[in-house]
Order: sequence, then structure tokens, then C-alpha cells
Amino acid sequence: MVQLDVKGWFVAAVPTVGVLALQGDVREHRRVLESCGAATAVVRRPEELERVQALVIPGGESTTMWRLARTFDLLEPLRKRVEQGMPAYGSCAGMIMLADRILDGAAGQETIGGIDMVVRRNAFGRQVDSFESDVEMGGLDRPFHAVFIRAPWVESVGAGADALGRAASGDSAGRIVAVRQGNLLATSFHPELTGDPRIHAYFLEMVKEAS
Ligand SMILES: NC(=O)CC[C@H](N)C(=O)O
Repeated sequence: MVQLDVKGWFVAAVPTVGVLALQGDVREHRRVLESCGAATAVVRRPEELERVQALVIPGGESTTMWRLARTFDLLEPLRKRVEQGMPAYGSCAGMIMLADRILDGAAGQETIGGIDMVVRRNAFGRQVDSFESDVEMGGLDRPFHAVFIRAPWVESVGAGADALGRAASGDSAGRIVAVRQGNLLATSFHPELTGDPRIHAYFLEMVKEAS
């Protein structure tokens, strides 16, 4: 968003971070982003996508998000923006949406893609529906206490993607749960639910570097 002062002079270009609002915990992400000083907007239509400089894809249900993205003619515009380098962060269902390949998807389930990784849906959910674990994250000063809800895990990452975070405790210790590839970031867990803004702040640094 280009900002003008009262006389119409250009003062600064402040990136607006969109939150994909087809389904999922949109409000919680907006709250954390805004607490970190970001300007946010909801994205449900292609015109709204055009007006944002970055995008957060919330947790929820990836099969529903995929179907609604098709219905609202958003899937191709989302793919195009990601290909053009728009910074995007996906949490849980959002991680699934950013994966190039998924396992245990619904019949015909499509993603936006962009991160060279294989993500297994509901992987942790086969053990327990939800749990908490510390995550060791590259780029963060100390472990992140993370909440997982019917969460995916990352089976493998390709050469271009960086396994940024791994579960540090419990049965799933060592599993990849955070990945970065260029301007794209994905986590299996829900940092918007725990009151620790460091993942969102990390993403906003990525947005700043890209703009
Ligand atoms: N909390 C979540 O976002 C769960 C993700 C969900 N299991 C899915 O497949 O999309």
C-alpha cells in the first residue's frame, strides 16, 4: 500500500499482509500480525489478492480451502503470485497448501505449491489429535513452544528447501515441522494460538527483505 500524506506527497510504501480468509483461524493471525506492527487485509477474491504484498494461509482444513479456492477462482491467481515471488507463510493446513506434493490428501486434492517438500496430512493426528512440543528453529534465539492440531508433518524436503524446524521432544522428536524456501515459510503448528509472536515477526522480516 502506498501511503500519501495530507498534501498527497508519497511518504512510504508499507506492505499489506493479506490473510487468506476462505476458512480457518483468520482472526488470530491478523491479531498477531497487527501486534507486530503489520497492516493486514482479508483475501477472498482475486481483486483482494492483487492488493496485498504478502499472504498468510491459516490453519483450518486444507480440503475445504482447496475446494473454496477453486470455487472463488483463486487457485490459479495464488499459484501465479507465489511463482512471482510473493512472500507467503502457511500454518498447518496452510503448510499443506504450500507443499508441492502431499500424501493422504483427499481424492484429487490440489495445492498452491511452491515449496519443494512432501507433506503428509494428519500425520501426527494418527497418534493423538493435538499435542504440544518444543521446536528447535533456525533463525530463532530459543526453542518455540508449539501447538499441533491434527497436524501434517514433512516427510522430505527437496534440494531448494530448508528444514528450518524440528520437533524437539515427545514421540515425534526429530520430525521436520518448519520449512523455508526463498520467500515461502511453512509450519505444521499454530503460532497464532500461543501468544509468542516470533514466527510472525520472522515472516515479517522476510516480507521486509523481499520488498
Ligand atoms: N489444524 C489444521 O490446520 C489441521 C489441518 C488439517 N488436518 C488438514 O488436512 O487440512
